[in-house]
Amino acid sequence: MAQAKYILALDQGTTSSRALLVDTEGKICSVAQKEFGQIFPRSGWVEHDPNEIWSSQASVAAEAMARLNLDGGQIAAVGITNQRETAIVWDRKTGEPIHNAIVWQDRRTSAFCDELRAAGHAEMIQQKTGLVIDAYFSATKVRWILDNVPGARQRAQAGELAFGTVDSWLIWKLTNGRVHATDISNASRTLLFNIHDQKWDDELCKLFDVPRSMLPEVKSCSEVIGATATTFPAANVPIAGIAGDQQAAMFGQMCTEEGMIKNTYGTGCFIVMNTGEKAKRSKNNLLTTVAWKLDGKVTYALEGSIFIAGAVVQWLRDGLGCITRSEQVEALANSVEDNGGVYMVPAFAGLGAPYWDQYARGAIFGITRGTTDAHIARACLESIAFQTKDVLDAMADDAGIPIAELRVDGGASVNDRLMEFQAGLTGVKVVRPQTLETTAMGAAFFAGLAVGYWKDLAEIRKIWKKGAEFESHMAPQTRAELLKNWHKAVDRVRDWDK
Ligand SMILES: Nc1ncnc2c1ncn2[C@@H]1O[C@H](COP(=O)(O)OP(=O)(O)O)[C@@H](O)[C@H]1O
Ligand SMILES: O=P(O)(O)OC[C@H](O)CO
Repeated sequence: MAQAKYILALDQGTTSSRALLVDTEGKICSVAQKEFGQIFPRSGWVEHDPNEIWSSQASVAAEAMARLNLDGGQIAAVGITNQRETAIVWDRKTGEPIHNAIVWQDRRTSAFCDELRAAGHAEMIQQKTGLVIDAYFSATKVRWILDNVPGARQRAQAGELAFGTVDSWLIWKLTNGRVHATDISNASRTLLFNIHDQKWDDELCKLFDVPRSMLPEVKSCSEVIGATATTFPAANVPIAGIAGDQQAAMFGQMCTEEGMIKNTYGTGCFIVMNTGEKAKRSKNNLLTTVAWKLDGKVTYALEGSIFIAGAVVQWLRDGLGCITRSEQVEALANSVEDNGGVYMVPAFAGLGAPYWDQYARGAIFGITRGTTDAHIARACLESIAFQTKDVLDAMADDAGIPIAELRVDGGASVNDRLMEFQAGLTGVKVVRPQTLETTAMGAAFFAGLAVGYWKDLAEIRKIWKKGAEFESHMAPQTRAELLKNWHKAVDRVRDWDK
């Protein structure tokens, strides 16, 4: 039999499914990617077809393997990383979903979240889960499915239905229904999981009306949880790593020491700080979350989740039509000297950290007769850096120490001017690694460690390599002026849609 040579990383994101093959040196030897459908049944609602999530993920895995002409025998392990919070409910017998996946961006349960807050549950929920009450997390989405699909609640109570985040769904499909599991980093995003005693919580299950019997078994991020039982993409390969995509990116960035921070500039921005073995509570509306569990030890993190970041570029392209390809935003924004007094708050889906305002909506301020599409493009890009700055300030305050370095990745981090502006605005050194595939690398590392493909963390640390570094060159007065105007703009959009 051929020797196992690669780790297969499955990266199931919000807009596409990707599969990567990684070798022992950490080199990405093959990549395949497929976009899948975004379903918007009503304003503020976002769904995915779970069967399309699976078929796109399985087909890119097969494609990545076919490119190197591999069979399952040459895959040492599979690592899974995924869009988090997105909720799927399926029938245990048939394996068929009873509703589309309700995506993390979906706001349909906002009113119920208001009720929970008004009833005074916020403190207990934050204390147990580290999270705030928001439609973003899984629990209210599961409750909505059980309340709105005819007969679902009775079937759930009878033990006929299973709930899972996207990792669980993929594991279920890969193992042909043999394993119903998730990992602790994904569990910590559901609002149903106590991050301190590391168990599903009965009081929370009752509050959200989610029967305990629906929930998956919670595993660590790096252990063999089963083997693939489907021939597509390959049978009998150990599934050995699972982590939510932001936690995986943090591991892929090797933010393994307390105080280290990464920011992933994708559709949204997710800024996560390693807080070590302590579940640190935020005074500034950041989330306390599980980074990973490795070798029996839990590492915690503080997270600032920004819902709209690189998505502003997609909006310029698809909504306004002022560019045709994302990368054109750079030339357009750089064609003007500055933002010309234009500020854009991209609260398309409310505002996440540190504001948590589900009723905020997007707006552009400061438009004059001299404003062009270039100023608007520039304001859109700057909004990504402003939102990040707000979260970093909150994080520095929570940590009680100034932040020295920000490791960056994700699609929008290729934009040098944006990274320069980010460094200028924050005064923090921005460091971009050579490989931006940190999410998939994190999943590969977790899987590889579990099967001895890599010996230990020390071996993996050698794989991460710095690519570029951006220092602050912004005058303090310019910074203060920009931030003053940005915060004035944010104040104006608060509660807009209430
Ligand atoms: N040159 C660029 N400047 C700024 N943003 C960009 C650029 N190129 C791509 N993007 C943005 O990066 C995002 C894609 O990043 P990616 O990490 O693949 O996102 P996700 O994993 O959330 O789907 C898109 O929102 C896109 O608009
Ligand atoms: O799929 P991404 O990369 O946009 O990440 C989504 C996050 O996990 C949502 O919490």
